[in-house]
Amino acid sequence: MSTSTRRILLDPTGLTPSPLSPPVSKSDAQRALVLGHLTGAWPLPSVQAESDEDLPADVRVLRRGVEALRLPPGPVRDVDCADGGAPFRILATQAAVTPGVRVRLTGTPRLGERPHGPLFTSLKDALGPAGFTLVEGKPWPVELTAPTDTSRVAPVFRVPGSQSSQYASSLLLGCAALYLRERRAWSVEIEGTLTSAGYLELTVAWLERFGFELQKSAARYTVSGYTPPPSVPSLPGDWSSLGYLLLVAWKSGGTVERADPASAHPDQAILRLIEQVGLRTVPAGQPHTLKVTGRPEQGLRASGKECPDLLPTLAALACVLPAPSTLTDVGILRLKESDRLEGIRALIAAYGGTSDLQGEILHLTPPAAPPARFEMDSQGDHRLAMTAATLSVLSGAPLVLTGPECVEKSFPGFWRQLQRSGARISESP
Ligand SMILES: O=C(O)C1=C[C@@H](OP(=O)(O)O)[C@@H](O)[C@H](O)C1
Ligand SMILES: C=C(OP(=O)(O)O)C(=O)O
Repeated sequence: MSTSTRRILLDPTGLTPSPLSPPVSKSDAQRALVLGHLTGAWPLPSVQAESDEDLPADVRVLRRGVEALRLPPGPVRDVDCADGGAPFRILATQAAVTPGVRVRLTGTPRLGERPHGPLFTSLKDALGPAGFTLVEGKPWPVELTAPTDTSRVAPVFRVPGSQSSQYASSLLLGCAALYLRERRAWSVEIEGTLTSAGYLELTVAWLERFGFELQKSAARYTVSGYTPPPSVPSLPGDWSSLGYLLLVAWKSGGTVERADPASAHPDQAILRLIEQVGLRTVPAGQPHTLKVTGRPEQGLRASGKECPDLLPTLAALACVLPAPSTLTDVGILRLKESDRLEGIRALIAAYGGTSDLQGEILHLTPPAAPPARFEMDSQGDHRLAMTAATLSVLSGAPLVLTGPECVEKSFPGFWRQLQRSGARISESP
């Protein structure tokens, strides 16, 4: 069950063509905030330029965490990471490499349940000999004490690649901090196959934009140089959020702004996947503005290794396609803000479709006709809430959704964008 009991009714009839706009990308903004902090670009102009009501909650969490780390030396600093996996993991490493600080991190029960052990072990193995300590509550708080001098430990973090790419991304951002302080190369060594690899590449892209030099060999990423860039990079719109909006725009005949093709975000894969089913994305006049046309001709196939956060959105699309679809490498979805694999299956069932899980492969079969209406509990998971709403728009079937507020995490303006496209939203008893 969602922790929220608020219920809304989404009536998707009466859509009108409107321009739709995603928020800033939380994954990009988190990386840019850390690098702005490390390189002297603080406050980060491109985050300051966003309106506060549209700023994803996870970006606010990361910003608060960095502000706590920037305070003059003193007592232990408390940072509430709420539901943010990437903010929590990124801040844990940044705390560990900020000389002499003591930080107490807390979060939601669900965040406490998600796997963090490999990151903690990696930090302890590398920095423990210099005096780093990390004490876990049950699960909160997580209290970290950073060493004052790391210059004599071996400059390498070792971490498994399974479960989350965020461990490696967090450690690589830690390498940037350590490089700047010690002027010696620091590395992350990834053991085994890396999941969600595109997000580590996103981290690399941001390090390079901020002027860091990186060396990559096999599974070793090394930060080995830094030259200040000519200007502070700006932030793109969020491709995960664009996934929902492109599908809504297809139905409403509207357009979608801020679709920056230069973004390194893995969820830009939505463009290829939309084309794969037979739809077309076409430029809509203004720069970085698209519309979606055509009729779907077939099912889709997508992998959780490439674009884990798109799989819920794609499951919604799969429900209105003329043939079955396949999602592969779906196990990672169990480790997100909810058990998203179960959430996707619950949504498909609520909509009248069927899903069949064979190991890491989920086969989805749409129903012969949409239901008269359907119900869903977001489980407090922003992507399940936005996916259910997208399916309502795609199918024309009204939705009763429990727990709509969780969209704040990545897309606070989501419900306003849906209203813009003509969907009606009311409280439901
Ligand atoms: O690094 C990041 O910003 C993210 C990495 C991915 O997580 P995993 O690497 O845990 O799959 C993704 O699902 C998450 O939304 C954001
Ligand atoms: C999994 C997600 O985020 P995080 O891991 O940062 O909580 C997400 O936004 O889908």
